[in-house]
Amino acid sequence: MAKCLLRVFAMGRPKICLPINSEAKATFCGVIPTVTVEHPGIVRQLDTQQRERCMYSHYKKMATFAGKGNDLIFRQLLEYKSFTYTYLLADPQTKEAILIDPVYETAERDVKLVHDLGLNLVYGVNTHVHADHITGTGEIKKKIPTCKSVISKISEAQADVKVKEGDKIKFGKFEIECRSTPGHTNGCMTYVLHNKGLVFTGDALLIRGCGRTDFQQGSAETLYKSVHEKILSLPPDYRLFPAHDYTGQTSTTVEEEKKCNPRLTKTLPEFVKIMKELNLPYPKQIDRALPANMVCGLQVPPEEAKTEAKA
Ligand SMILES: N[C@@H](CCC(=O)N[C@@H](CSS)C(=O)NCC(=O)O)C(=O)O
Repeated sequence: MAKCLLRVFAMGRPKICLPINSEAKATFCGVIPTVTVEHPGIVRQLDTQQRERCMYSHYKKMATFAGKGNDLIFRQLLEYKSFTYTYLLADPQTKEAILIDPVYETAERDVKLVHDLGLNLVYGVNTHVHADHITGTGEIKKKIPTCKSVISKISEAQADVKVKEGDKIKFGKFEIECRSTPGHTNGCMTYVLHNKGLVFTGDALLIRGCGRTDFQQGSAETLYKSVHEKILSLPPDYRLFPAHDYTGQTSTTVEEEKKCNPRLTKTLPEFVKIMKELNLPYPKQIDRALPANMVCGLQVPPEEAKTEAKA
């Protein structure tokens, strides 16, 4: 049995508050880890009922993130070679889960997390054809064959599900809305979980920045329009999660970016000039990433995929 040290202090006394329910038990596959309450001068083993109460409290904290209600499992995961963020979202009741922007190198880690939490991964969702790393959706599908890969139709990449503007991707009681946000690439999608106010922007909007526009049909004018019309028009408290951050930050909000984004607070001509003058080196992995990502989730050349689809 797993041993979980729970340090709970309230007014200098260990605090146990909520009763466990069947959902929480199911999340831990019916196994309630051993819980010890540590307190200065007090370390004691809890009885079963106390342990159950503690675990529910722990579970509620784990499952809660940036939104109303305690009913969304949410994890932000980092792949630190390309500084890519992968997001795990799940409905703890039905166990249905999705991964947004998994990475090839960390696919095994993500699959293990899905299994550890007893989740049923239904979709591996790509925000776009990445140029700096290989998507993890192909590897994940090998390990979880029922998981479907997703990408925008406009990207022209091969995938199990090709989404367009306004489509909804459902997992359990949740759904994310697909918003087409071209400019970094023509096929970029931003995914919005409205009832939690969470937005997954891919490379369209980065924290205090935005995706480069110098390859893959990039266009500064198009990106400016996309970000203003589809992302910064959302309610100010919506929390934005990018596909990358190179400065160690994890999230931002619509309000923050409207005030502080050094590129997107400028006029369109100023923005276009900034983007022209970025002069970033090409991503190191671009030559292997682009062809692999054009078959995201299938990992077979497009011609073979077509033959399989016909058969
Ligand atoms: N050095 C990295 C690539 C860094 C980079 O170009 N990032 C892209 C997103 S991935 S294509 C970008 O849009 N950056 C915008 C910016 O302002 O940094 C590598 O070699 O992989």
